[in-house]
Amino acid sequence: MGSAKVMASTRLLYLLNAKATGSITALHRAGCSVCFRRHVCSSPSRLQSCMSAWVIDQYGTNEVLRFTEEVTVPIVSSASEVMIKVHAASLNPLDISMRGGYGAKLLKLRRAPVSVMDNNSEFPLILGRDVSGVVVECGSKVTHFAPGDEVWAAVPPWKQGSLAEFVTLTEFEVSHKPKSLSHIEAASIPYVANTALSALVNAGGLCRDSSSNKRVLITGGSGGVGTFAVQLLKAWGAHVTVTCSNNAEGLVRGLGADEVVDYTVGDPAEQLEEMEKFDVILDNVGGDTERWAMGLLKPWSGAKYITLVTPLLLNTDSMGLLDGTFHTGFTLQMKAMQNIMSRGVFYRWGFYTPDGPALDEVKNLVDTGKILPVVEAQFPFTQVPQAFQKLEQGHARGKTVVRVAEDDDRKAEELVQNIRTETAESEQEVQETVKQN
Ligand SMILES: NC(=O)C1=CN([C@@H]2O[C@H](COP(=O)(O)OP(=O)(O)OC[C@H]3O[C@@H](n4cnc5c(N)ncnc54)[C@H](OP(=O)(O)O)[C@@H]3O)[C@@H](O)[C@H]2O)C=CC1
Repeated sequence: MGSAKVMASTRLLYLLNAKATGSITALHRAGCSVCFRRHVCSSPSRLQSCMSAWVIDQYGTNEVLRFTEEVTVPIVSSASEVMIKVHAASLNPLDISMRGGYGAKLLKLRRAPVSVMDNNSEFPLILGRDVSGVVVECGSKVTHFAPGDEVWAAVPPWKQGSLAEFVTLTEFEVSHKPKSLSHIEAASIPYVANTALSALVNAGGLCRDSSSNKRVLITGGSGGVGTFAVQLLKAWGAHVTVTCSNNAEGLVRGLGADEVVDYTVGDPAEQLEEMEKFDVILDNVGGDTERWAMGLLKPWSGAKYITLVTPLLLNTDSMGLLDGTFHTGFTLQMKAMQNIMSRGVFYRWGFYTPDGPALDEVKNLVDTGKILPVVEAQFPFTQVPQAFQKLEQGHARGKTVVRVAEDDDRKAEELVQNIRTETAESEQEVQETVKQN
């Protein structure tokens, strides 16, 4: 065997050992999955192995995305953290916005000091908010997870993302993956689920036991958040009306929507005004929708309008942290006051909130068939820029997923096959030599 093959087979042994024992040390020794070498990054305190990831070194368009094998592995650094080997990740509109610098000022405040480089820069920054994968290492106080567990999670935007071989999160942000889903399917759900749950429960006051007699309108029901929210609300027994394009009607009806309004034909507000008024509106579209949607709520009933399209991060980016936060808070208060005083309805903003236990509830709904993953497109890890391009075209019908670990798995399989072939050839050679002699 040549030296490259010896290294490759050694890596395979380490990988198998890592799989069997869950030891990150073995994984570190296995080294880079692409070239099988063990890269070593310089670090003031320790030598750390590196991993493959898609990073950005500056904000901009798709050209700023860069593949590298030299990102430091995000090792477990606190007792409550779990390190996850990423099998699949998915993209959200936030990834496109963050690639362009959206939220940079506010998010930087929340970034952990270890992820901010010496020059106080957030770069190289890893995007990707959803992960489905396998736990490889746990902090000493982690109680709910162990190495080898299959998990899913939504990575908060102030942490390094999931377009990488490994991601490290606190155990409170992680949940056991539904057994009925593949990693690719599972990666399509966590971020939109945490967002929809936070908006509908915290801002909308809905829950499993209080939704059965509620009329809910979801605008933009065909996208990532919408396709999840429709199914969640139907599982909770609500009556769900959705706005979407004509060619998405079949999709949202298939997910359980009771009534569908095609916003591309005529004025959606006029069509919705013909219907009974709503208890809750979840607005995934924003802009002009906000103007007409308030009038669709049941007046003086405590009905709630929640929009996910908020100006908070845009304002802090453009006006600075202090002015941006003040201006945003003032705008929200004014709108809330106007609506409660003139119509008796609540005006609220919804935000993604990291919440592992909330995903546990979603897991049960998935495993009982009440929520299905809606994967519109899949891309291999080598084609992350193409996945961003797809998302940027808009008109999402569910989620776009990136298969992160498959190359590693495929390479390991190829390696095993090569070693088997080589061993068989060597044995044959030996037998022939014995025969000849
Ligand atoms: N505040 C927060 O924490 C969060 C905010 N968000 C925001 O929520 C919004 C929705 O997110 P997500 O579902 O992931 O986005 P997607 O891009 O997945 O989906 C948007 C959907 O809306 C449809 N759409 C576009 N215009 C209209 C319209 N006028 N009426 C009805 N449907 C329309 C699109 O299809 P088509 O154009 O073909 O009709 C598409 O299916 C985004 O703006 C996102 O940034 C998301 C998560 C967290």
